[in-house]
This record gives sequence, structure tokens and C-alpha cells, in this order.
Amino acid sequence: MRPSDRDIEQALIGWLPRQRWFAGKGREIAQVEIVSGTELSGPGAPPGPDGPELRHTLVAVRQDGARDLYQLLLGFRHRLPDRLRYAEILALDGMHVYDAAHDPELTGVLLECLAAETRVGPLSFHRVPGAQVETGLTSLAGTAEQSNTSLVYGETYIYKLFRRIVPGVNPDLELNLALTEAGCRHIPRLYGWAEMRVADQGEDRPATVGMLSEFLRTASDGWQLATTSVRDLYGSPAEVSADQAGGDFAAEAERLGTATASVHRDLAEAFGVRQVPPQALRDAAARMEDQLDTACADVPELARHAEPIRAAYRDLAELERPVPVQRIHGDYHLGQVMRTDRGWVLLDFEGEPARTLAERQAPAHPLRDVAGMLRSFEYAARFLLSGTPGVHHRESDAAQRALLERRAREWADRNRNAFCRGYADGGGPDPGAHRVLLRAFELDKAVYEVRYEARNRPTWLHVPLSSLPHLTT
Ligand SMILES: Nc1ncnc2c1ncn2[C@@H]1O[C@H](COP(=O)(O)OP(=O)(O)O)[C@@H](O)[C@H]1O
Ligand SMILES: O=P(O)(O)O[C@H]1O[C@H](CO)[C@@H](O[C@H]2O[C@H](CO)[C@@H](O)[C@H](O)[C@H]2O)[C@H](O)[C@H]1O
Repeated sequence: MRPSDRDIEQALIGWLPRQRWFAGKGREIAQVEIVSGTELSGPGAPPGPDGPELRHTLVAVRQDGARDLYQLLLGFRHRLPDRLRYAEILALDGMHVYDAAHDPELTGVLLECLAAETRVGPLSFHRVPGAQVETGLTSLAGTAEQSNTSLVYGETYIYKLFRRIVPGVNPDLELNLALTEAGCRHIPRLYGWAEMRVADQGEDRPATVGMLSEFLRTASDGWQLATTSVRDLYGSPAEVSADQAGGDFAAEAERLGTATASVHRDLAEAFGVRQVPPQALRDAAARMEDQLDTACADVPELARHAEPIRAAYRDLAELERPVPVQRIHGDYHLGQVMRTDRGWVLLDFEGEPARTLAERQAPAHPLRDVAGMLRSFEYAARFLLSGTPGVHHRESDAAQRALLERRAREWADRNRNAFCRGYADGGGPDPGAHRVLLRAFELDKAVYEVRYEARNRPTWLHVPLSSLPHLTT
């Protein structure tokens, strides 16, 4: 017999905070409640006498008076193979309950549902018009540090199992659908998606719960490529400059800028562009100041950089001109782009994970994405400098330290210039002609990163903090 919902809910209180994708880490869980359970075993995966069985589950988690929804695939087995031990949530009365995202014997059913456009309980599965979905492929759950869980099926598909579920269409799906329709070549091919009805203020609304895309089998992600280039420079003799180093990244950075401008253009055509009055910049500057205040309260080391940051926000508020806004990526960095044999491809249009859906859907100036990527060049250049494994240098060796600092600056500047050139040549607003906007956006992102790192990866906190003196002078 399966454990009761109550037993599972109790076990989830301890299990959820250990999951990388759980957004409520560090806050006490007051309650977990299973709000929906849909049997998904069969017809593609009929359970044997010993299981396994699959139940699609939505849980509501209460923390600090807030209620968030999370999607789980619960597996049930009488005997849990050793390879699934790490995914166990609970074992009771001879039944194991576990995270079935890691069980390829169960996840095949998702492909079958997508192929057949199944409707079951509150769930419905959809194919992009004209797309076929092949079934019978084995999945492997990604191990990347992610906000969601990705299942790679063979070498063909990647299914993004959204973890935190918010009523409405997830911007990742919304933007991928629009870009697919626009024939954009800088996104992975989209095959289908899953949604479920969830109760929202007394009404049932559809919420996106999964998305099936082409798996970019031979691609490398931008972060890996960029940091390889940085390592190459750091490992070269002192007299070798960034442009002479074998692993120079600038040509790729320039192409990435051009691809970014192309995606921005497609998004502008699909969703429109509107001009917002100067008051909107004053409002934006005020919001940035609020974020800064909150971040300074959370991370006191930030306070010593606060004054020049505020000055940059004041400059923004004083810009007396309307600015164009449109849908953008929203959380753009090197980990969100992959270099394929058909050029750069952009991933994950969800926006910053901690923001509300309305904030993530709000149109913004496209240079916000440019600022995000420029911050990422800064990260790639700086994260090897100290506090992280990879480059070994004696802290006491001031000359070595100064050389690495100089090289970090040189690498970041060279690649940011290349990216901005590619972006302007590709038809985007010239970053060099909008310095006040860009500086404010970069600082706002850096403040966000300080909070993000303090909460999620404290050993990385030095990266955004140590980049601030350069940004604020
Ligand atoms: N279509 C794809 N092909 C190959 N790898 C992918 C694809 N989509 C995502 N990935 C890999 O999975 C990682 C996480 O994907 P992402 O969409 O950013 O998920 P999350 O929202 O959970 O952060 C990416 O950084 C990339 O390495
Ligand atoms: O990819 P996510 O949507 O989960 O984005 C979050 O996590 C990112 C880190 O994984 C974080 O990005 C920051 O670190 C990157 C290096 O790991 C760096 O390239 C980015 O520039 C930096 O912002 C992102 O901010 C956060 O929202």
C-alpha cells in the first residue's frame, strides 16, 4: 500500500529544501500540502505487480505566509534499485516514494503523452503544429545547477520540467512559441509543451508545467567556452595579450552580440515595441534604489559601494527622453547561450527566477539583456581570481595578483567591446550611445547578483562584489 498523502507531505518538508531547484531555501516550511495528484503510469508504462508507478503531483508549500506551488513526479516502488537511492523521498511499510524524474522506466510516459496530445485530469499535453514527437527514448535527468529539472531523451529532446509553478503561460514557452513562429534560428526547435489547470483566486487557470525542445547534442555552452578562453589567457606568458592568446573569444562574443540583436528584433516584431515616457525611468531608478537598500541590508559589504551606485541611478532618473521597451530575455548570461554548428542559440527565456510572473513578462529596454551579458563577461573573467578552485596563486604574491587583475580587465573589456559591436552591427541600439542607461542596468544587475550569490552560492559572492569598484568609477 502507498503511504498516505499526509506521510508524503511530512517527508517533503525535509526533502524539498535539499533540492537545488527549490526556491524557498533558508525559510522555514510551515506546511506542505498535496493539491493535485494524477496517475500517469500507462498506457505507455503499465505498472507491473511490483510497480513502478508514477503520480504527477502538485504541492503547495507555505513559508512566511506565502504559498508557492511546486511540480513533482512521484515514483512508487516496492523495491528501490540502488541507482535510484539518491532520489528517495520516503520509505514506509515496504513502499518507496521517490523523485521519478530520475527514473527512465517512468519518464517515457511524458513523451507518449506529448506525442498523443493526451488530456488526463488537470493535465494536457500539446504538440507544436506540424511537429512530430518520437516515443520510446530513454531519459536522463540533467545534473546542472538549475532552477528546474531537465530530462534529456536519447540525444533528441530535452524536456524542461518546470518546478515552481505559477498560473499563466511561462515566458519561456510564450517567447519560444513566438520565436518559433517568427522562424528565428537562434533558439532550439520547439516540439511541444504540457500545462495543467490550477486554482487561482477562485478560478481554474492553465499553468505551463513542461516544455519539449530539440536537444542541442553537439553544442557547448557559452560559460564553458568563455572560461576556457580566460584560463588560456591566464596560463599564457605575461607578455601575451588577450588578442594574441590562442583561445581568444572576441570573435565569438561579437557573433553572440549579433545573434542577440536578431532575437531582440524578432521579439519586437512578435510582441511590439512601445515608447515609455521619462517618468518610467524615474520609476525604474526608484525601484533600483529600493533593490539596493534591500541588498545592503542583506549583504552589508555592499554598503561601501552604495553612494556611486545611487549616483548612477540619479543620472538615469534625469534622462529626459522617452525610451523604447519590448519583450526581452530577462536573465541573460553566458550560461543561457550555446554555440552550435548553426551559430549561437539562446535558452531559458523565463526571466530572473525570483521575480513575479508579471515582472518577468513586463517589457523592458533591450539594453537590459546587453547589460546581463556584459556582467557575465565580468564574471567569466573574475571568478578564477580568488576564492574558487581552478587557479592556484599565493595570496601574498602581489605581482601575480596584479597581473591576473590586469588580465581579467583586459579580457572582460575586449569581449564586452566585441559583443557591443556585434549587437550594434546586428541592428540593436548602440550600447556606446546609451552609457547612462547601460551603466544603471549593469549596476542593477550587479546588485541582484550580490543578493543571488549571498543566498545561493556564498563562495561566489566575491565575484560581483569585487567587480563593483570598476563599475562605480
Ligand atoms: N536545448 C538544449 N540542448 C542542450 N542543452 C540544453 C538545452 N536547453 C538547456 N540545456 C542545458 O541545460 C541547462 C539548463 O537549462 P535552462 O533552460 O537554463 O534551465 P533552468 O531554467 O533550469 O536554469 C543549460 O545551461 C544547458 O546547459
Ligand atoms: O540560470 P538561472 O536562470 O538559474 O539564473 C540564475 O543563476 C545564475 C547562475 O547559475 C546567475 O548567473 C550569475 O552567475 C553566472 C555564472 O554562473 C554568470 O554568468 C552570470 O552573469 C551571473 O549573473 C543568474 O544571475 C541567476 O538569475
